[in-house]
Amino acid sequence: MPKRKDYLSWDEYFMGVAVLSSLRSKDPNTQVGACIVNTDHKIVGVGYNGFPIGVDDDEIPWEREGEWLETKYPYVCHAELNAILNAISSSLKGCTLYVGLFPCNECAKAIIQSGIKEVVFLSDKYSEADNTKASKLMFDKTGVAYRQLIPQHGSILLKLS
Ligand SMILES: O=c1ccn([C@H]2C[C@H](O)[C@@H](COP(=O)(O)O)O2)c(=O)[nH]1
Ligand SMILES: [Zn+2]
Repeated sequence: MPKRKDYLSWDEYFMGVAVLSSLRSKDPNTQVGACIVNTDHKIVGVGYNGFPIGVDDDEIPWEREGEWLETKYPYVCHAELNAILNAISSSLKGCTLYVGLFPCNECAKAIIQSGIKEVVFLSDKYSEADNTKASKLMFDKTGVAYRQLIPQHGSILLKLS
């Protein structure tokens, strides 16, 4: 029998894991998932955007606007940071991060400091925001490569039963 031709590429597989992880997010507006992969193509960390452990999802609002302290922004832990903190490996040197949304400047700092060398992203919907511009500046200055994934498969069907 000939081998399957329609199998997922590494990029689509790891981005698929990131997107699957994003489905755990309770953010009603933007769900972000992240997947960190080492140079042996092994997944070493995953995460999604959510409130910190112990911060009650039902007590903090997912608002975008209003008094800062009454929005989600001061509390939500970003997908990339969660993936880094969840990593099973003590060193992420040389790893690649797959993420659904281009990282903000705070995540960019954590990515750089952890030794991740490449960022593969899907959406750059906040490309005009200053924090995204700051991320790109820091990545450029520190040699972290970044590229947008244009997937071959627009959707991946997961049958759970
Ligand atoms: O680098 C990033 C930037 C943002 N996020 C999360 C944080 C929030 O939960 C959403 C963004 O919400 P908007 O309503 O689109 O402002 O995305 C992240 O995980 N990583
Ligand atoms: Zn971030």
